[in-house]
Amino acid sequence: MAALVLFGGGGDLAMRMLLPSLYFLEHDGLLPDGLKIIGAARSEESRDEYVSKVRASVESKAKADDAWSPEAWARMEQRLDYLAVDATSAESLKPLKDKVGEGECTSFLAVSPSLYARIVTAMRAAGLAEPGDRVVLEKPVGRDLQTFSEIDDAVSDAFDEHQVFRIDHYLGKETVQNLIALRFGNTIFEPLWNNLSIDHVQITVGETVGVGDRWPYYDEYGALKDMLQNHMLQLLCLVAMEPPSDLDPDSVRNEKVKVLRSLRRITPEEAERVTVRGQYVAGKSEGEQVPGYDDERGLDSDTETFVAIRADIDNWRWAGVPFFMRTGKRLPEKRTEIVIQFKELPHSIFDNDRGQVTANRLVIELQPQEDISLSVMNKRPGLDQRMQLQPIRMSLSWGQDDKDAKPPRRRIAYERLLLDALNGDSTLFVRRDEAEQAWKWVDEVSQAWTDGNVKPIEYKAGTWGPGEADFLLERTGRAWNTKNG
Ligand SMILES: NC(=O)C1=CN([C@@H]2O[C@H](COP(=O)(O)OP(=O)(O)OC[C@H]3O[C@@H](n4cnc5c(N)ncnc54)[C@H](OP(=O)(O)O)[C@@H]3O)[C@@H](O)[C@H]2O)C=CC1
Ligand SMILES: O=C1O[C@H](COP(=O)(O)O)[C@@H](O)[C@H](O)[C@H]1O
Repeated sequence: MAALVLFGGGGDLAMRMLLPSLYFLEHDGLLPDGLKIIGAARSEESRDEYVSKVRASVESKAKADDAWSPEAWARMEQRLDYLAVDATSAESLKPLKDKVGEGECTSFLAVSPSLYARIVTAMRAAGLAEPGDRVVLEKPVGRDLQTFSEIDDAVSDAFDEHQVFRIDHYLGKETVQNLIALRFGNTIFEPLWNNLSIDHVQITVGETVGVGDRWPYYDEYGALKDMLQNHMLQLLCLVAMEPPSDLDPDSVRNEKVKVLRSLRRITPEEAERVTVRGQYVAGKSEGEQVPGYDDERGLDSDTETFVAIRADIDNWRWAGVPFFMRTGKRLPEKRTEIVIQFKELPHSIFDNDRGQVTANRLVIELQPQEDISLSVMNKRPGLDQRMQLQPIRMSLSWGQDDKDAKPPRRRIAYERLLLDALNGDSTLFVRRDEAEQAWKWVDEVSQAWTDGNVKPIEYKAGTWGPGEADFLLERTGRAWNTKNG
């Protein structure tokens, strides 16, 4: 019988994301038969206590999504177990190995990354890193290439690469996978997907939340390492990669690594021109007055809560096509999108008084809505003597045929990822060399900031970051996409 061990099974990630995801999979009949789910953390508590904590968390989430089923919960409850362990000690893990038994074991490390190296070493000694076993690692693995490598060396002493599943939860988002379908399941986009037709690409991950009491973690990372090193570079890779020969995990990941290797280095001389660091100060967010980052932190800090970067990919397909990325806390909207901006018409046959002709734009929206839309120019209906033009937005989203149908439940990204990890499919997980390349590029940016003494520029909470982020595009004759295109 197979087992899924959740180290840190009582923590925030497990209770808010992992266990509800497992419930939803159970609800939909997707969990493998006989799979045991074992929470493992140091707190001394009984199985019953653990199960009732899990139920409280799962039930409220499932009810909010109209997916609570006592039968599904009864099946999930049967699978659940708990054991108090110190996961860094092989001795302490032996009873866990007995509970797991001889079946395949997938261990999810939902604990502080500072424990990863010690935990995998203890797992190996306790027999929890056998050839059929797997380990799932949450981000952030390390703070830079060196610390990443130190942790990952310990991981690779215990597990072969095909047994290691490094999570980037953005890869579990439905629209991110849909991007793969859009690019490689259609013939019409690929001939245009290059520097002949595309002017530039924008990737925005805007959040309205502040850092709040997460600052002890955040202050060590900042927006560059918390968001850009992983989620945003993964999105960039999926937009920019060459078509893989198949959907085999290594075929996809080989292509992503090639993109990361082609990213132009950002030197200290370039840093001020192609990057913007920002930090929010007090302002209004979603109608409420909110404190600045330094006020939350209680001390002055040089950590950026906003970053905007122009990245260039030095290969044949993308030569001359800048990729602009921006992310930040306390921005005006929770909005995650990828914008593919096509080039202007080479020559317009329409005078300006017929309506402004705007270049085509493909917007892949991940949050708050999931949607893919293409803006195209269209004739305004009517009998005007002089034909008038207008841009229209064509939605390419799934499930839109029947407008009255209830949209499918929006899945938690971890549902897809947990299922794939249990099935041993690592396509949507990050391979070691991908993470290394991403760290290498980001480390250089970070070093360039240090060498060039580039400090965060203040921006008011509730705004789109420092004005310099707008200037990053404006000086190239471009502008960030706004909500309504
Ligand atoms: N929370 C979130 O939304 C997200 C979290 N993450 C990552 O997930 C990981 C966990 O985060 P989060 O859930 O927030 O953290 P928490 O602090 O809420 O939970 C950590 C868990 O680890 C357990 N733990 C600590 N030491 C040990 C040990 N030696 N042996 C066994 N269990 C131990 C703790 O329980 P006890 O004290 O009982 O041992 C607790 O259950 C981190 O890597 C974080 O960066 C990533 C993305 C989002
Ligand atoms: O990994 C992280 O992601 C969240 C944003 O995730 P999303 O799915 O809500 O877009 C971010 O808030 C957090 O700082 C970061 O660690």
